[in-house]
Amino acid sequence: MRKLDVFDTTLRDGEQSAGVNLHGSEKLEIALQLERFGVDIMEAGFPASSPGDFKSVQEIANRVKDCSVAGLARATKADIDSAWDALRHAAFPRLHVFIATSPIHMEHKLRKTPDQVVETAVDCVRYAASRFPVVQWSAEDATRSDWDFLVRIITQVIDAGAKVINLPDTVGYTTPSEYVQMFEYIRAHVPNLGDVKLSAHCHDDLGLAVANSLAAIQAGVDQIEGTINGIGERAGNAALEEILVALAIRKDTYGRETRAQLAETALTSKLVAKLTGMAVPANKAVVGNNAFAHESGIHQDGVLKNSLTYEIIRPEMVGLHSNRMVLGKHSGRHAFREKCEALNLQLSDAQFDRLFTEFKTLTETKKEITDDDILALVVQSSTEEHKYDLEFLHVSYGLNETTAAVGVRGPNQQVIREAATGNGSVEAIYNCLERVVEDPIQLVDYRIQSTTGGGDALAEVYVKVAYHDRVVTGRGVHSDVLSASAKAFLDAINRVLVKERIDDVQLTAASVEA
Ligand SMILES: CC(=O)SCCNC(=O)CCNC(=O)[C@H](O)C(C)(C)COP(=O)(O)OP(=O)(O)OC[C@H]1O[C@@H](n2cnc3c(N)ncnc32)[C@H](O)[C@@H]1OP(=O)(O)O
Ligand SMILES: CC(C)C(=O)C(=O)O
Ligand SMILES: [Mg+2]
Repeated sequence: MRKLDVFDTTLRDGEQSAGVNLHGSEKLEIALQLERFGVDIMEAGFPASSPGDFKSVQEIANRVKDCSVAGLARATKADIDSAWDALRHAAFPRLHVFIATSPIHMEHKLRKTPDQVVETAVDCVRYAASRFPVVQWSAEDATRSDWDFLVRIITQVIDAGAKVINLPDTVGYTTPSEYVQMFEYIRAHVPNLGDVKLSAHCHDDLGLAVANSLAAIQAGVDQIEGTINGIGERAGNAALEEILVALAIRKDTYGRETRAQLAETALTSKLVAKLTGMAVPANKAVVGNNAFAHESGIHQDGVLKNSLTYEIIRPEMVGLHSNRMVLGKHSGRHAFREKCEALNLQLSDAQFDRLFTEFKTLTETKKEITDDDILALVVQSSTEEHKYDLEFLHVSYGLNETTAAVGVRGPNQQVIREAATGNGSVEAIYNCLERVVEDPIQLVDYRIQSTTGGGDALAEVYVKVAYHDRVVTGRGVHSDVLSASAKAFLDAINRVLVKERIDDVQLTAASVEA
């Protein structure tokens, strides 16, 4: 079967999602999981965009050994130099340099003539190819570009040294048949394609990102780009896990193989959801909480008689093992270890001990612990720098006024106690927390979802807050929804504080260098 390269851009295009702000250690954690997931190339960031991004691309390039690490650059020598400085020690460094080719972008954004765009692209690719072993060139807004202009510029950047040509549907405008025709046109008219790889990169503005990506695969592209959970600029990118599972389930149609370890899918998705604070909708294909739930009688009857009646994807394929052994209050370390192994969790002894303790605590409030619960605990217990941690919470509900009292362990390990009222329980809690951190916080968005069905399911709360001139997301998980709400709020605040500390260190370093 012909191989398809998987290019993950969760850490670059995915991080461009409004409100998402990952710090270096979170990016590294995701990068290491993407390596286990088996992507061929991960785009770790845009080194020239900020000192923080430069540092995290550099860290990822130094740590990831089993796949190529790419950095994005505009068509400028300064951006390319910055990417080379960040990536030079990567096992397989790749530069991803782009310039827009559509009339609207060239005229109004770049303010360049088509000839100037060709000249800039060629100069930059030639310059980049003198450093990087692999240069990928992207025609931004390719799907709204003139196809003959694409043929002309692609021919010249290939002559200048580009090894991969990516034709993105930057604004999610194309349709499956049109995207296929565009790739066919390029293949038929670019004379020097040779063994240069063609790549597709789709956005979801019309809800077509995955369909367009699969169409491009049928049109024979060599590389597919996307993000975990489909996060990204505006409506997001193509969801990689959906594309990969479609390729596996419909081998008959697509006939392509990848290196992806699909059994890592659920964990990768949960990690990205947790660290970005972007909740996965329950009905989302492959990784939504309801993706394997059968609700109605006729479906349940069919599944009981033969699961293939209504289940085209086996949960095991994406790392959700069906519960042959029920874990609960009376389970011991052996059963728990077996479950962790079945879920493909690679845990050190210390991580296993911590997870087992958290599991036991959870069994005090929840009768049956599901795979999803364990995965939620895994991503919850990964290393985090916390300034504020919830110690206790009391809520006294009243019809027009609710009172909350919270205890939060602060930066100096002292427990700060505050009480406040509000129109509802969540508002009362958030008013307390605002007092704890002694700064105004504005709640921009608040969402609850449960990790699994059932009355004792874990609650996952996602919030978006404005704090210290930043808008950030936070996530909290607990068997009680109000505790999850408080944890989500504190998670968002911790993210701002960690980011500010990193920025401060960078500013100090910059002033020392200056
Ligand atoms: C389709 C995509 O996803 S592209 C990637 C988008 N990602 C991002 O933009 C995230 C990171 N971006 C940033 O941090 C900032 O935009 C920076 C650091 C890159 C640039 O910041 P600034 O120098 O302040 O410029 P600003 O963002 O306001 O404008 C972009 C400039 O880059 C130019 N530009 C845009 N694309 C390209 C390109 N591919 N090659 C060369 N120049 C480009 C624009 O024309 C504009 O130039 P101008 O200042 O001469 O008008
Ligand atoms: C940088 C490019 C490839 C991009 O993300 C897009 O065009 O959507
Ligand atoms: Mg994009």
